[in-house]
Amino acid sequence: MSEIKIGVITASDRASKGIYDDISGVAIQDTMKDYLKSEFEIVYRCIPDEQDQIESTMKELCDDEKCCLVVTTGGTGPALRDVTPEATQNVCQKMMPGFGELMRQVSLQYVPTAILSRQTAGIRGNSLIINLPGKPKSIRECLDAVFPAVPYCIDLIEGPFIETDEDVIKAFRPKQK
Ligand SMILES: Nc1ncnc2c1ncn2[C@@H]1O[C@H](COP(=O)(O)OP(=O)(O)OP(=O)(O)O)[C@@H](O)[C@H]1O
Ligand SMILES: Nc1nc2c(c(=O)[nH]1)N[C@H]1C(S)=C(S)[C@@H](COP(=O)(O)O)O[C@H]1N2
Repeated sequence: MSEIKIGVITASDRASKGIYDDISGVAIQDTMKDYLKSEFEIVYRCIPDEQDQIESTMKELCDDEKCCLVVTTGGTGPALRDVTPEATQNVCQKMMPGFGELMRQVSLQYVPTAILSRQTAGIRGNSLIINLPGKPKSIRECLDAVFPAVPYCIDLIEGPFIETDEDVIKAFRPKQK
């Protein structure tokens, strides 16, 4: 079993019912395979936009599965059933607003509707949770922007040491004194 576990949660009513294939959840997994040199294991869940279920799945992946990173897709917009940021806020002890700020800023290069995403990030215990929008193409657009800071964030919350493939994405770790 790998020491590094990464959780992927797709919050989508239609993907969870099988009305469409979950392209975004698969895109997160493919992006992790591209980025990481370290061995890792994916723990994947595809669930409806139900806040209780999103919260319990986040807790399961952080507390029981011990994922150091949980990446969600979907449910970040203004629609009535979009509740992923609320679920994230409810399960996290600390919010990390810089992630959402940067992802929205970068996303504006691609779509004027980037401001409609309330995507955020936070810390639950030794896990970092990051929200991404539902659109498949947003996955790489957002992760390319924030991932350089992810390995050091996981160091700081006493998670495993994550090595990236520097030809694909370069992790930034401030030099130790
Ligand atoms: N997980 C996904 N896999 C593939 N396509 C997706 C996914 N999530 C969203 N999309 C696409 O992006 C479009 C806009 O996303 P939207 O936020 O409306 O979907 P959603 O919230 O996942 O859907 P639902 O209303 O079923 O929960 C969708 O109509 C769909 O074409
Ligand atoms: N990078 C990026 N961010 C994006 C988008 C996108 O296509 N690319 N779509 C936007 C749109 S159209 C919406 S409605 C919001 C919320 O999407 P969600 O409800 O599927 O999470 O994300 C926004 N952020």
